[in-house]
Amino acid sequence: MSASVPPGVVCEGSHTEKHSGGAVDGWLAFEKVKLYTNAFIVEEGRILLGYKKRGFGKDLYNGFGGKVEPQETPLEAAVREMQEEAGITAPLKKCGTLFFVCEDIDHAFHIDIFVADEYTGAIIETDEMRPGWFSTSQGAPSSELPPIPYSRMWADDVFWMPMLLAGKPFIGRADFVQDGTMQKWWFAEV
Ligand SMILES: Nc1[nH]c(=O)nc2c1ncn2[C@H]1C[C@H](O)[C@@H](COP(=O)(O)OP(=O)(O)OP(=O)(O)O)O1
Repeated sequence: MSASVPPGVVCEGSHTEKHSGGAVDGWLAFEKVKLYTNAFIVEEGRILLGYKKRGFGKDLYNGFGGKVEPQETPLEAAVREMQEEAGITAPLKKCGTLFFVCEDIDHAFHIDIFVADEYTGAIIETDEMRPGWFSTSQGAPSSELPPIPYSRMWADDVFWMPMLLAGKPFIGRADFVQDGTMQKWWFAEV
């Protein structure tokens, strides 16, 4: 169904709402929007995440990404950030678009999410990220890898990561207050 989507979220086709909630009625206002990327390797029942050692989202696990520079496409930025932060090159494909507003940050985040099922090069730890593999089959006792550490990730990730893992394109928005609490969210399959 194509009912209305939250402000800042762009959806050209139809969508099916999957998750929404929050303690407040309205969405936070925003003026400027900056473009970011976030990229994941998913292969053979495992996903590559990075422990963020510094900057925005420090001490959380996430994909590899950052700002899109003025001369770049989001795909070019995603490939560059994956090389800079994990040392690898991957044939990334876009799988989702997210929009985040944080009360204490002067711009909203438009984040294109990318995924690849292969990569070349050797995964390395960098100044910004400590990469590690996690099992994508939650609760599978046979896996030697730890499960995806949702309690140590951004609070929105648990809503859209299952769509990424299932190969379903997604959109969504989440608003965060100053202490980092997610106060309102909405996610859909497209
Ligand atoms: N709520 C959220 N959930 C999530 O999963 N990822 C988020 C998020 N809010 C931001 N991100 C991601 C997007 C991006 O990959 C990363 C922010 O990028 P960076 O910390 O690298 O930004 P910088 O301003 O340092 O950019 P660069 O200097 O270009 O690396 O955090």
